[in-house]
Amino acid sequence: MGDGRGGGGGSQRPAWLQMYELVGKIGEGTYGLVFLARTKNRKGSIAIKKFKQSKEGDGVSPTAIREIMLLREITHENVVKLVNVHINHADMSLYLAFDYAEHDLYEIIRHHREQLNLAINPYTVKSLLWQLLNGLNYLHSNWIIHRDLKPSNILVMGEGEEHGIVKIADFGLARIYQAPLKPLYENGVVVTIWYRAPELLLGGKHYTSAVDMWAVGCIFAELITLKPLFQGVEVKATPNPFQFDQLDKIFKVLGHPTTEKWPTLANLPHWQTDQQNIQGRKYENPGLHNIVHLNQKSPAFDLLSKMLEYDPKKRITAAQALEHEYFRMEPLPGRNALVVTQPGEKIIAYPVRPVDTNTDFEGTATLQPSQPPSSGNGPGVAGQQMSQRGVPRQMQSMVGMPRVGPNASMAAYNAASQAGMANLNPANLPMQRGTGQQQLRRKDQGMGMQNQGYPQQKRR
Ligand SMILES: Nc1ncnc2c1ncn2[C@@H]1O[C@H](COP(=O)(O)OP(=O)(O)OP(=O)(O)O)[C@@H](O)[C@H]1O
Repeated sequence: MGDGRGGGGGSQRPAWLQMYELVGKIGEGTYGLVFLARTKNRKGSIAIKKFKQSKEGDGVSPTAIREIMLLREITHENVVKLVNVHINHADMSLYLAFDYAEHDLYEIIRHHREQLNLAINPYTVKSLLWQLLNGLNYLHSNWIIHRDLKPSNILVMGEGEEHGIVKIADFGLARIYQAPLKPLYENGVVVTIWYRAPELLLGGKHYTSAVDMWAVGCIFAELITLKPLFQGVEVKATPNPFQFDQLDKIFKVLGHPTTEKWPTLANLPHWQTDQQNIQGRKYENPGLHNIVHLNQKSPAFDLLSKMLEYDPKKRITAAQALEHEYFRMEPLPGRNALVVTQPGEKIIAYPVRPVDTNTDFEGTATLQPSQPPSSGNGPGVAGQQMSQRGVPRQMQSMVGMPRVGPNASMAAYNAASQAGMANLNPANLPMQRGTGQQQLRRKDQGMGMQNQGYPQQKRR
């Protein structure tokens, strides 16, 4: 954690920040801005998330600091690493530095839908999903519920040793987001509710890790169809979780939930109070399989429907999902989700993140003129103007370049992800891809929970 005396920019930066050159802004979320910085030798990159404080806020609460310190202990190959933390006491802003990832599912899906007009290949879909579940299983095993899983915070590493590896971002931040951190409501930030579980939409207060599994189901469907599954009208950020339009979209696809199938439904506040809209309407059920165009008997459809189970108690868990038949049949998931698997298959060059090089930590001042594109593992930065979500961004300098990623073995991947497990035997793991040697690292010792409760992978 920084000493708290440094400013956000200039000479008063904390020591760790001085190791980096700020390149510019790469994103803006509900609670703050995300910046790209790179080490002075330009080899490594980090993403720095700056959270705003409300004017009336009296600083970052001890609870938030405790939460953040816990997040620093989280170490897993499929979870983005929090590498540093700094609180600037001058303006009570909070800086969190994470490993940088070049891609995210939002952009990957959008690239397929808008640029390629081509479905994501089944190997990539399966590998992305498996890794997402693997990271989520680790978080859930450590009692961390994400609560805001969506394609933009499921990151995928760009070229380099970790090419094509999924990293879950924004985990554990939900609790830090409470006052005094300031949501950017006034700035008109729009929040997506498309991945929000029905129990939350109906006002449930005691949510569980099942809310994340609902979001994974929505994301799985979107990876297949390239379209958000339940596209309710997005709302201006509001603390009220009840969104009728979103429920309406869900009921239209999955049919009306019933208290027979979901007994605790009757206890949910909005089920009780909004009888006219929520209980009263009749919904025809067009069937999920018609929307996602999957055979109802296929393992993929079976897994998807178990993720989109209305009753959170019956919804499949991440640990169970990892054991699902879908992951045991060809194509088997792999460590590099973006690698080509079939001879003759086209290598897809996903666009790199655009960087607004005119924005510094304060969000307004001008930085140095545009940066030259970097190479290797770093992001390609060509001084492009930032694009907003939903607005197609320009194809970047690296578009068209072939991707050559390590063709690492899945066994090594599993071992790396699950090192620390008793009786680990990569030979028992089913997913073998390629021949590349992967350095095994002890990855998930975080929070002193050395895989207690972490399921053993009983693989063929
Ligand atoms: N570690 C990272 N490396 C690279 N890009 C990142 C990283 N973390 C976040 N981003 C990107 O920064 C952008 C903003 O992220 P942020 O998490 O602030 O907002 P969001 O997820 O889009 O929305 P919200 O804050 O409402 O959840 C997104 O495009 C996200 O993919």
